[in-house]
Amino acid sequence: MSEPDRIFSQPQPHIPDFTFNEDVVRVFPDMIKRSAPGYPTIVENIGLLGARFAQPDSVLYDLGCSLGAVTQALRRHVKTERCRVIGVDNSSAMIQRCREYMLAQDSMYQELLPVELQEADILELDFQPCSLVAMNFTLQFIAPEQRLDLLRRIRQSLLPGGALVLSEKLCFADPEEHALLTDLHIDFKRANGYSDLEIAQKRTAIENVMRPDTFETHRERLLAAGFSKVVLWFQCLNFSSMIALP
Ligand SMILES: C[S@@+](CC[C@H](N)C(=O)[O-])C[C@H]1O[C@@H](n2cnc3c(N)ncnc32)[C@H](O)[C@@H]1O
Ligand SMILES: O=C(O)C(=O)C[C@]1(C(=O)O)C=C[C@@H](O)C=C1
Repeated sequence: MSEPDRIFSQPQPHIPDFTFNEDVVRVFPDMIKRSAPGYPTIVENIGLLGARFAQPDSVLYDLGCSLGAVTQALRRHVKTERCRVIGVDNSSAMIQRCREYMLAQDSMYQELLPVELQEADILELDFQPCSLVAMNFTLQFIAPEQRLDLLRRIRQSLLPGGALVLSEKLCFADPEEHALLTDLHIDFKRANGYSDLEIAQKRTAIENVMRPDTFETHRERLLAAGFSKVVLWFQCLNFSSMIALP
């Protein structure tokens, strides 16, 4: 089970860039629930979206699967024939622990979709024909100049009638809106037991590796990648999730 996240609780003279290493893996379920407003609702609903968009004989991708929260939701909710889930992450610590979580899920439930986990860079994947692609807070960690090409390749692999579900932390062009939602996100973290020191040190660790876009930037880029429609189906403070249709 997950330990409480105390990674940034002590003052650190030098704060290295955030990585998804073993220390983060140990606390990740606690960290993401206390840091990302709406995360449990988004994960559960991606299961329902999977059930709606899944097509027989196709793949459902969970890109940047971490410990497989979305993969587990898809395996539970999708009943479509001969579908399988492929979870991909380039952190070996994440994938190792994810394998253990999948075995635990297999022992608790029957009739789950088959799953395959790959330790790989999503920028180097050869995508198979797929009916659902979930990227739950992963694109924000991809270098901005590589995002369009990745989305193009996903678009080209999606079957007609499929969907991409893209969840992202947002920034906002309007400075007042940006400041308000950023402050409310800090309130959310504080209410979840993070100290001001933890919040400040996490921000320093993450600012060079996680670069959020505005919703407008996401929308324009998804359209440029060949998607025909972008629907914002969830937003809680500065955390959002979109459905992009081929
Ligand atoms: C915020 S976490 C995703 C959370 C997860 N999707 C969930 O719903 O619990 C981002 C994940 O993306 C992975 N990641 C970042 N860049 C990647 C890349 N180029 N290829 C594969 N995985 C990547 C990280 O290792 C990390 O596990
Ligand atoms: O924006 C922040 O402060 C966050 O902590 C966000 C965020 C994310 O959106 O992925 C960053 C890293 C952790 O994986 C959990 C949450």
